[in-house]
Amino acid sequence: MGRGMDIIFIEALNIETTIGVYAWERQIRQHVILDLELGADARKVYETGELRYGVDYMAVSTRLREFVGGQSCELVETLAERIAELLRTEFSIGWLRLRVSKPGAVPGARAVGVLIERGVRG
Ligand SMILES: Nc1nc2c(c(=O)[nH]1)N=C([C@H](O)[C@@H](O)CO)CN2
Repeated sequence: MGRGMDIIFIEALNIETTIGVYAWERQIRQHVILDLELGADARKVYETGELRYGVDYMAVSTRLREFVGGQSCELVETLAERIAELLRTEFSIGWLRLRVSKPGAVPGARAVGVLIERGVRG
């Protein structure tokens, strides 16, 4: 039987950053929540049982905490695009789906944000 693509996921990664279009938002830190699905060819991982052949969700989370924490985007769309670019270049992720949520940004909504998909699903 052929193998489909596996997905490594990271759920509700909470990171503090500077984000927002309004003047008051440029002065404060706010939380964004990241939900990630990362395409992974896990054949070699299953063969060897070695993490170095796979997508290390701890390494990805640590790098994103550092990267997003240092960003100062106005739009959630901009932040999402930058994160996607980092994942593709630094972690060789061929396909990803990423949701960037901004909790409490809109009265009456639990969260708002953007969901993007990049790359080719293998
Ligand atoms: N499509 C978007 N709309 C809005 C954004 C955004 O990043 N993308 N941001 C804001 C404000 O920063 C808002 O979150 C402040 O509460 C408004 N609309």
